[in-house]
Amino acid sequence: MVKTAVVYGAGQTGRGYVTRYLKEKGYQIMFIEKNKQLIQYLNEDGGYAIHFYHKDRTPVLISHFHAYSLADELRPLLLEADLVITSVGEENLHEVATSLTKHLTENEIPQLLTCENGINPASVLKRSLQKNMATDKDFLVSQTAVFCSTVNIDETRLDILSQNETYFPYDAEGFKGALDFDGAVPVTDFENFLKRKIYTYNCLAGLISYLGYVKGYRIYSEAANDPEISEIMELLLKELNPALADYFNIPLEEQQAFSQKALAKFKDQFILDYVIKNGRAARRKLGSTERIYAPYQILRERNYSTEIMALVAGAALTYLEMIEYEGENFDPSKELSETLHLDEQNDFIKQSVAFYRQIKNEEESLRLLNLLEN
Ligand SMILES: NC(=O)C1=CN([C@@H]2O[C@H](COP(=O)(O)OP(=O)(O)OC[C@H]3O[C@@H](n4cnc5c(N)ncnc54)[C@H](O)[C@@H]3O)[C@@H](O)[C@H]2O)C=CC1
Ligand SMILES: O=P(O)(O)OC[C@H]1O[C@](O)(CO)[C@@H](O)[C@@H]1O
Repeated sequence: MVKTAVVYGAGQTGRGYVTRYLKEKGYQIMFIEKNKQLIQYLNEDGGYAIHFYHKDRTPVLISHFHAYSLADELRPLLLEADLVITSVGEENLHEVATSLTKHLTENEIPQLLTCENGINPASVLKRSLQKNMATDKDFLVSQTAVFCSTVNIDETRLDILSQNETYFPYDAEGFKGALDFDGAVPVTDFENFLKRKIYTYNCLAGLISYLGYVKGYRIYSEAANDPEISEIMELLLKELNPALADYFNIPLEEQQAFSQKALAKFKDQFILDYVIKNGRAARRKLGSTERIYAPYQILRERNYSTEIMALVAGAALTYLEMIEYEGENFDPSKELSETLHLDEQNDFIKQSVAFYRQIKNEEESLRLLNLLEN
């Protein structure tokens, strides 16, 4: 019998990453999307292609799907689903929970699988469902860690450019049975696994995107290859690698290899990606469990230098102000204090805001390395 998968979020990852695993296993694919134009394109075109950066794989053609809006009658579709996947951004998972709650009862919630960055997006979705349904039921919510970069091909309506990534780790504790995807690898203690990805790989990605943004870069790999940004990454890794090896209780060489792999990927000029895209949802990324503040704390607790992480936070505040607040009514101390639930006099906040002000004052003549003391 044909299995059905519902994908919340038909964006870059939902449309360009998740679906190729589903296609390989013959799933019937259904999208639930918020963006009306995307729904229209999906239903009018009925198909699109996923291309691969290094031309190392034949493009995958996805067709025979239908896209629904959140306002549609989704109950029959959700009741039939063998698997419901989300790829909407962790900050939007509560809306997915609201949609599921609207159409299903607690005993009808199917197997869920999040494809989001975050240290435990599955638990974010699960807690949201439990809150909505006023229950402590242990819903089946699994999660993956997405190591694959995927971008829209802007010259087309739906086509996608992606990495030929075939490794699909998933949270074994949130999954009933085994995930049937090619490349699926069950992992236990998934929060720890995701933390390591977020504090290494996404920490570097945050550094590249926010420092790249304040230096005026548009293309992500160009920012990653900027001599100053490269040097700052090397300086950071000298201390972050041993700090994370200690925090995760793993051999230093293993941690060094993990961060070098991320660095090599981010510097690969064939992997076309954008600074603005990688910086998005800056408020989420400035959060206490995320890629800037958590590594800052891990470094600080081990008496390593923390100023690079504060510099990245200062640059992220600049991004947040200009891109997400469009330059208006922005109070960086208040913003960080509310995001981190810390007093405005906290060291991290004072240091980050000082970097934010220096970045704004220096603008064109900005020399990042000159801002660092040590
Ligand atoms: N694009 C990439 O290279 C990578 C993305 N990710 C993760 O994948 C997730 C999605 O990211 P992208 O695909 O890049 O973003 P995207 O912005 O391209 O796609 C997200 C889609 O979700 C839709 N959406 C938002 N809220 C929704 C809701 N409540 N119901 C239905 N649809 C909703 C949006 O309209 C959008 O089309 C994020 O959690 C991100 O961290 C992780 C690693 C790589
Ligand atoms: O929503 P986020 O956290 O920026 O996640 C998307 C990004 O994650 C990455 O995998 C690495 O940071 C990028 O390739 C991608 O743009």
